[in-house]
Amino acid sequence: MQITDVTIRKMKMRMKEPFLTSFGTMQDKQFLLLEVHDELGNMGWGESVAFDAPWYTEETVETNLHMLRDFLIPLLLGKEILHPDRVGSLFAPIRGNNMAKASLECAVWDLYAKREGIPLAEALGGQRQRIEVGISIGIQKDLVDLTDHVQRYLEEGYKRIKVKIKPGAEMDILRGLREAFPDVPLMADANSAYSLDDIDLLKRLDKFDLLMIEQPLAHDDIVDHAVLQKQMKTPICLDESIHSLEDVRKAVELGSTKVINVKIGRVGGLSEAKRIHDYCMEKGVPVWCGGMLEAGIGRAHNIALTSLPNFVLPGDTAGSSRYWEKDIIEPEVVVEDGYITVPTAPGIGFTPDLSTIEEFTTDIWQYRA
Ligand SMILES: O=C(O)CCC(=O)c1ccccc1C(=O)O
Ligand SMILES: [Mg+2]
Repeated sequence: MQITDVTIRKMKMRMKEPFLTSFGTMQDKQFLLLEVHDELGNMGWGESVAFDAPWYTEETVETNLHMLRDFLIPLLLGKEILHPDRVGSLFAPIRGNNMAKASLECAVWDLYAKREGIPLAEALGGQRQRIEVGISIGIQKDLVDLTDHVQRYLEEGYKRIKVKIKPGAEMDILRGLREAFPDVPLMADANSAYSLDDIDLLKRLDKFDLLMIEQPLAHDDIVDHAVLQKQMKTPICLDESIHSLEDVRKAVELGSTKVINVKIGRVGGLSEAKRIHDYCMEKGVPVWCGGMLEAGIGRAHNIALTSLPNFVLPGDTAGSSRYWEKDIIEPEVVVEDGYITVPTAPGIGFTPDLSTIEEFTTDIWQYRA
């Protein structure tokens, strides 16, 4: 297949509630949408998960625009591509910038699956008809607010609760939640807010019987995490530190992590995400699919990936209504009893809602081979 046309749309969508972490607050979400066409008139869609500021990784909406327009789209347009797995090698001359690469690669995967007339989940080797989902809750103003949120999401059926923690607030948050919900599958995400100086504090979290603790130490560390894991019972799950299968291999070999949070954008696309999945399955390391507060297109790619067999833990892919008044796909993503049904229509299996997309588009760029 040949990619003949690429459209980039810059989007701005307001989330229902601000999302707070140890590194910042987000409410007005800006992101890029990618639309690709082939020589037969098929279409594919991708979503960049880079935020407008570089607090999660160094990539931003603007750096993604620069990479896409000046490097990645020129490398892709007009090339004969046998399979989406080959897109990575076209991008090999460009270092890093995984979220920019993934946005385009995911669009090619969607297009490829549509061209083959099969669901994206099937094209990736997915087998599940429905996926189990959890929810990630940002830092709230107080424990009462947090408990209310947890209660509401449990009532909606979410299978696992993840809460954000930060230094000084972790004990009260986790003690409070454990008192209110003694048996709920619970985990904490620190978003790199601690260091080995906090090792005694972190060890005290073992008593809360957490499913895992996500990324307690530096965003670029795998060595200190191995030191911490040796002294902590709670399994460590790496998020920010993982950009590739090579990172996963090193972290698993060092003993820095017992679980992997796979984010398609962070690892540069679906092909690398699948390689990480396959490696972890062979090593007996469970994986789950992380989230980046995606709109419907990114959410659809996450659902397809989560249908692979080693996604054995509920991920962060919540329903559209948890984030948006109105999502940009038809139908929206719906959670029932803690499950999302994997769509069976070709490609991502959800239809981009063009009028809603237009409503939230602030800029548009088009490229042709
Ligand atoms: O609901 C979601 O999409 C996941 C929310 C989440 O935890 C998150 C959101 C933004 C940036 C980083 C993270 C994270 O997993 O660390
Ligand atoms: Mg995280």
